[in-house]
Amino acid sequence: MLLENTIGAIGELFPEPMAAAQSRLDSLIKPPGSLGRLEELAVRLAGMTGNPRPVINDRVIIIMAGDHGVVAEGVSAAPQEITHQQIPAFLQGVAGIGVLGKLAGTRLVVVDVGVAVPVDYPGVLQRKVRAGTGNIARGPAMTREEALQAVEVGIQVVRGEIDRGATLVGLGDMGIGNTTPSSAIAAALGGFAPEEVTGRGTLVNDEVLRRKVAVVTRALEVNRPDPADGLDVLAKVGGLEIAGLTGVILGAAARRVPVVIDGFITTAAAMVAAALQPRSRNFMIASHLSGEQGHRLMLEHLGLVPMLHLNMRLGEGTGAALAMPLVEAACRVINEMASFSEAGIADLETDKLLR
Ligand SMILES: O=C(O)c1ccc[n+]([C@@H]2O[C@H](COP(=O)([O-])O)[C@@H](O)[C@H]2O)c1
Ligand SMILES: Cc1cc2nc[nH]c2cc1C
Repeated sequence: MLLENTIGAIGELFPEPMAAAQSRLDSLIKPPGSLGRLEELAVRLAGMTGNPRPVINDRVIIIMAGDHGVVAEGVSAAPQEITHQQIPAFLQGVAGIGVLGKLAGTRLVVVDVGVAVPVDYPGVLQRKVRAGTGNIARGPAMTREEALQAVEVGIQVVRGEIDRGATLVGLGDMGIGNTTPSSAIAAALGGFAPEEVTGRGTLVNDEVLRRKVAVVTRALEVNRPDPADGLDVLAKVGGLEIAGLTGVILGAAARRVPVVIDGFITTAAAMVAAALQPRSRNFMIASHLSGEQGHRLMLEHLGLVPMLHLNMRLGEGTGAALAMPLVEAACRVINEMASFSEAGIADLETDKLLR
């Protein structure tokens, strides 16, 4: 029921606060639209939150961690232990997200939803649904019930964070091997050919890349995921952390809290969320274009335009962290800039404006 109720609670953007935000932006001391996509973002934030002057203060990045049976096919350059070994580094602030998250002024929440070994490091939220997925090249990643449970973990975690005051939620992932299921999800839900959406992940060589494409192709043949059923795709060719992230998106959208998508893996979760509830896209903000092959196609499929082009492909929520100050910037502009009349500055000549 939690998933069903959450999906049912996700609404459209509110048009009135969007119109009010647009007219406020047009009244500010600048040529119309001169703050470009920051202005578009401010208008969308008004539609999401219902506040014509949206405010972002407390922010959180939720990192979901899980392991993948498909690593047995030799699809990653990294050993599986790195999934759990990175977790203390996240919490000590010395991993990529530790450093960039601090810069962005965000809290980090690290959730074990499916790591292969016990993770008893202090500070980790223990929500393991199972210890790693099955090998998608040979069978389903998990049962439908397990996929549902992992999605509901995400919904519950994000609800807790919103209750604690979060006004902006970012997504992060950790899971050696997880670019392979993400490619399978992208192919299944986006109708893309496996080679269009399969890339080098942790930087695998040409031979491994060819094997990854073959593994993604085989995962789709063996499991036959139903593209009309997001939960079926998630259970058959997805991952536990991807399922948890799907829940975070849906849970945030249901509470009208904007969600900052990170890279390739979190965008696969976003595709599942959009398959389950297309209106969830209203609440998604694309932080960056990952260096991973196929990410552009996935974002286009979702109708999202990334803010940053830094050729990053680390995951962990690092792109989401970098974009958070830009989301705050959009709010600051609409709240703190003066209008022509407030500043006593001569207004523009409307008959000469290109409208
Ligand atoms: O976020 C991205 O765009 C991204 C692209 C490639 C790799 N990653 C990270 O690298 C790991 C997966 O890579 P791989 O090669 O093991 O599938 C996983 O922990 C991800 O967080 C992340
Ligand atoms: C070291 C390392 C850190 C990561 N963070 C996210 N994915 C990762 C993969 C590796 C290999």
